[in-house]
Amino acid sequence: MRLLIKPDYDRMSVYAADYVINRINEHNKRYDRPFVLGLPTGSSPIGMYRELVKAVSEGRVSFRNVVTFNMDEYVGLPEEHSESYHSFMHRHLFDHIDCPKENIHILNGNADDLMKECADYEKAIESYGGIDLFVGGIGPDGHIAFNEPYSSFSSRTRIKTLTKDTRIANSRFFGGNPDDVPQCALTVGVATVMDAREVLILCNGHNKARALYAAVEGPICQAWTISALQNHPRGVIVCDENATDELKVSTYRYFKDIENL
Ligand SMILES: N[C@@H]1[C@@H](O)[C@H](O)[C@@H](COP(=O)(O)O)O[C@@H]1O
Repeated sequence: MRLLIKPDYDRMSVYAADYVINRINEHNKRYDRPFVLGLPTGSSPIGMYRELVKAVSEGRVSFRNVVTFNMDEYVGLPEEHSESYHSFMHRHLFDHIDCPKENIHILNGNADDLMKECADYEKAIESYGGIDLFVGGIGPDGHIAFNEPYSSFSSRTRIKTLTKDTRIANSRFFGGNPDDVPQCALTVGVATVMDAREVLILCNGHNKARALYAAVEGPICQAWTISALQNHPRGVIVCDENATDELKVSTYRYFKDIENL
């Protein structure tokens, strides 16, 4: 695992956007098939999306040959609701870039048959040959996508009941009342994320410090599903200084040193 420690949120966001841009551009030089990109929601990736939109407008990258798969979506929240992940993605990214509509995949949390929706999502990912780069965030309890604590590391796309912690954390988008946050979500599984050829996680702010500690220094355990990343051959976390507050000084220095080499 690589850990890149950036001074602040903005520099973390620029780094993440450049990472994605480089991967897309390198891929397009070598292959005709589309680049398959997994994408997150939440406040962590907003700065990265801002930078990606800027890069598209400046001609530094194009999403014409990119296929996207989002990580998750609430169950039962209308797509047009301002806090649905459909709305979020269009507001922050898709409405401002050149990604063909048919290349965008977001789980439908209002499908008649939710189990089929999840199974079809896995098949769609497979039909494109898997995900090249999965970008993600982490919940304060160390969840990746909506894989709450104790989700199986072999889990695939499915319905999850959200924990009280997550509903409290996400209530800031629902007028502050956790009861207004949907109870369930569709989410890619831990194994769906870990099957990606590369995983890039964004982690910022002091409230993520314990999750970052669990991701980097903690044991691999289902209580902190992000810890599965320790077994990934190409797992990268980019964080800001505030998120490092729970790391050992030696761990912090080690990752700083190798970055400077
Ligand atoms: N399902 C999403 C996760 O994918 C995201 O990583 C997490 C952190 O969100 P934020 O970046 O807002 O802290 O929130 C939600 O629970």
